Amino acid sequence: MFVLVNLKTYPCDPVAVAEAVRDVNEDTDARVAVAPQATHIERVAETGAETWAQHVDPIEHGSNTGHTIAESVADAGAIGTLINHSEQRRKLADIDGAVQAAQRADLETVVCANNPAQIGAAAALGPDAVAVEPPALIGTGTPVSQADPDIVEDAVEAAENVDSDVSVLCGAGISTGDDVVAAGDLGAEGVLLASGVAKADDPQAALEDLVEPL
Ligand SMILES: O=C[C@H](O)COP(=O)(O)O
Repeated sequence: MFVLVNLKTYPCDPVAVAEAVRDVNEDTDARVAVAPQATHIERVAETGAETWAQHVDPIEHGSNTGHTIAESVADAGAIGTLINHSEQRRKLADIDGAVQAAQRADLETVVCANNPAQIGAAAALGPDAVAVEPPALIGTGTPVSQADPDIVEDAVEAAENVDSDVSVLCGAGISTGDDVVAAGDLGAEGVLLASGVAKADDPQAALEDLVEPL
């Protein structure tokens, strides 16, 4: 299972969480990675933790003030990027452009979507993975894998129908090892989570709990 921890803009110490991600990753068969804010990517990557960007824009080098270019996050040490997170939604053409920009920079891609229909559209763009996240459950602590199992199974089927090479992650409310196991039982190959680790009093303990059954 792939466990991707998005730090969003939570006021946690990104380096401390990254060190926990690195250490937990070394002791589990799961793949554990962290997506800090863009300005923290370099410091986080220097810990040795697998580091992802939270977003890249569909742009090339040039006059794009305030945008995030894929090559820069790759230069800073990211090996992958989220695209179209529920809190950073884009039009389909821009999602397509961002996937192409990321691939140009040799970044892995996870395109997020709200529901199975959008997952099918996202899978058609050729990312490495898609992540289904019902917005109403994000940040609630109510795990999608247990509260809305149908959306996960339907997302897996939607992606499979379009491109069986595209992995499916699920996210929203995931915070325990049981939630991750439930996601795997529904066909997901990974989970995308944030508050369960970023807001935990002890992020390392939270991570250890997440991967303990894997
Ligand atoms: O990127 C992570 C997702 O939006 C899930 O957030 P959450 O784990 O706080 O519900």
